[in-house]
Amino acid sequence: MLKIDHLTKRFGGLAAVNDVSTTIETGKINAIIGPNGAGKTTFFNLISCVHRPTSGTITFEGRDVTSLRTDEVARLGVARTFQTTALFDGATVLDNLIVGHRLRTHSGLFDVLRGSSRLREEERICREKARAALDFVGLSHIAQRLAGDITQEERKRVAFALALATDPKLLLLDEPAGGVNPEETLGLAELIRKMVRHGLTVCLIEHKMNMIMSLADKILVLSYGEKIAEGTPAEIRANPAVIDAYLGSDHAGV
Ligand SMILES: Nc1ncnc2c1ncn2[C@@H]1O[C@H](COP(=O)(O)OP(=O)(O)OP(=O)(O)O)[C@@H](O)[C@H]1O
Repeated sequence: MLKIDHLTKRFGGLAAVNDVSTTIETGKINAIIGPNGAGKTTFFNLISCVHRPTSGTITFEGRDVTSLRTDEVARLGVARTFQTTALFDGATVLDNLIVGHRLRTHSGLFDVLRGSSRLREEERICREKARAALDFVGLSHIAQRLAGDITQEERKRVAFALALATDPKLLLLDEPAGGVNPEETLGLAELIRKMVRHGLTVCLIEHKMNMIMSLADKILVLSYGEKIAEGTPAEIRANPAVIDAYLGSDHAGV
């Protein structure tokens, strides 16, 4: 689905991502792990075209997307969530989703001003998609609650719904279980599995090792911007370089 060839991103003298090649496989849960500052977020920013790489290429479904803009790659089917989800806290959960979806659709100012039929049709579609996404992530019961009043775990689900409403093929999740308790983490992991069962491909960054080891089909390990290992959870758990750089001997049996 996504092929990364010799990807490098330098910030001044620092190579945040250094000559990384990998693939993100269709219909799988792909995980990226590594210590703080390893380059995981930068890697996501490159894939979602927030940053241009210093060198290397990114190919999505056979097409070179290295130099596209974020909205262009989003339209091809790459969506992402962020470590923290910015919501309009004074608006309802449903309205946040409708606005989030509207920001990604096509009507220009002219359509808005003359209230065109295209705009009304888009509004209807946005509302429907927002409701469908809320239902999918299990939040229909809080559609009318103010976003400022929902829990951290519900915010994570809203972030998923915002990304899903754009009909992505590849979903990039940045710490999808950050700041939620162990029971909620299990619920979010189940939701990620459900997304894959419905045909999505997932790539996620996460520090919670238990979650990663039970969820991921494939793990890429970054350290100081470089790929130090790649493989199944069992392979990664047993890899001496990974234990050394990241897991530590305490985690070797996780
Ligand atoms: N826009 C930027 N300008 C300069 N340096 C940056 C920029 N973004 C990231 N870096 C640096 O690149 C390196 C990798 O950072 P990055 O945020 O990608 O790591 P990470 O693995 O996501 O870390 P964490 O787990 O803490 O989120 C760090 O040394 C960071 O300071």
